[in-house]
Amino acid sequence: MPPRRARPSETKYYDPSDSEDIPFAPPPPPKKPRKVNPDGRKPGRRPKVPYLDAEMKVAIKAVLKASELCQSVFKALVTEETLTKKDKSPVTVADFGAQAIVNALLSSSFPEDPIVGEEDSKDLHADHSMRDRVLELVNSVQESPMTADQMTKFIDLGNYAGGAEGRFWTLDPIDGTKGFLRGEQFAVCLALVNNGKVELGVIGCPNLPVDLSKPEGERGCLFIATRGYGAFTRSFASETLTKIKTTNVKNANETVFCESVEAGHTSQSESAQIAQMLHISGDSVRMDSQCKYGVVARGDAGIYLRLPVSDTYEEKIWDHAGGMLIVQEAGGIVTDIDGKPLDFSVGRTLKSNKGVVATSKAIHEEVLNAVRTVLKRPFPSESGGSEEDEDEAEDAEDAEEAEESGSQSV
Ligand SMILES: Nc1ncnc2c1ncn2[C@@H]1O[C@H](COP(=O)(O)O)[C@@H](O)[C@H]1OP(=O)(O)O
Ligand SMILES: [Mg+2]
Repeated sequence: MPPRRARPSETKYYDPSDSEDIPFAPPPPPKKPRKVNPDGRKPGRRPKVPYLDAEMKVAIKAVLKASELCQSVFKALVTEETLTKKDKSPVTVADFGAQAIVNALLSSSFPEDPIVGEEDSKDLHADHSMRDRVLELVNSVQESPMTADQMTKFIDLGNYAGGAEGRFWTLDPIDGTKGFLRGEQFAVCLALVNNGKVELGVIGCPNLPVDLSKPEGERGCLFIATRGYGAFTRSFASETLTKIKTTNVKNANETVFCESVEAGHTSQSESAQIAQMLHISGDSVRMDSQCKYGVVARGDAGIYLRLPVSDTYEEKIWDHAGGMLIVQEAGGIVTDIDGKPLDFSVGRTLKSNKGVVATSKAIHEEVLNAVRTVLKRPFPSESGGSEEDEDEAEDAEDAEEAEESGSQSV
């Protein structure tokens, strides 16, 4: 039945002075005009268009090609014999080859950008048979072949000193050489730093299972992040990007931690004490290379600890730049063992920092306090400093923006 229409005598005409029975809602105050930029975004926010899109595409292509080269070196050169003889030549060949490929691609797309790379070609000048093996491999994955001279020049583009000004790339052609030789985890790691801040990170992990719970399943993962726009993963085989987030556990004992396989790269005895203090019962996940940052970023583990084993070792920027950004953009926090942000503005090493504590956001303070206790580092009140400095606040704001900005296509 249609609703009954009010008869004229029933219709109430509203006069505010007339009766208290009739509810009167004052009109809302006029809205303040929202400040927006011409393209509609709030002031201070980055445009919701792909940021560093061209750089990201080139970085992905370079990392995939270099990963392909490393995989073919492994198949062709890593044998029982090289392993028993502890022959490092396969890794040398792959290291140089991967750096030549990445630098060639970067310099053709961004000729003005300097590169901080791990390798230089000195050793190749002294060993022509090694140089020719590298050249053959490089040309097997290159569209247009290069000469030996061109290849060594591309490798040496990686000798930039880094620093606080301007933009530069930083490259680790094979991070985790020991893992590479064992047929386990290694990574090709590329990042773009601008005025001391990491803006883009792309890490290729050829041996990392797409799903860690299915170690026999598909392998080969890329991790990609641009500052302020979130972190993503995709498999080597498919271009579909999936947004990744760190774990949302509230307590450290609800997650696992990962660390280096090599006891010479991190203090495994101290990490065991920290795990005990945090009531983490399971074994640590030991894995080589920046794959550890990827595993934390996608929530497989909640914690990555890198605890100094030597007073003099300075971490290298190419060992952390991409991974740090990927974890931050996935919602995590990355500091050194004193809670300081990693400082990429001081040259080729992280000389202002000691070690790394990378975790999901909610548990960072808990983990850091355990690290400080076990390693006997000063707590902020003792050192007089504040844990949250300006940089960290800015990074947190960027991560929030990433949360809002949703996905990005490549
Ligand atoms: N004493 C050390 N402390 C921390 N990291 C180190 C140390 N010596 C070498 N490394 C670096 O650790 C990285 C591998 O880390 P992981 O153990 O996580 O796979 C390599 O880049 C390696 O550098 P290098 O390539 O110069 O040997
Ligand atoms: Mg490395």
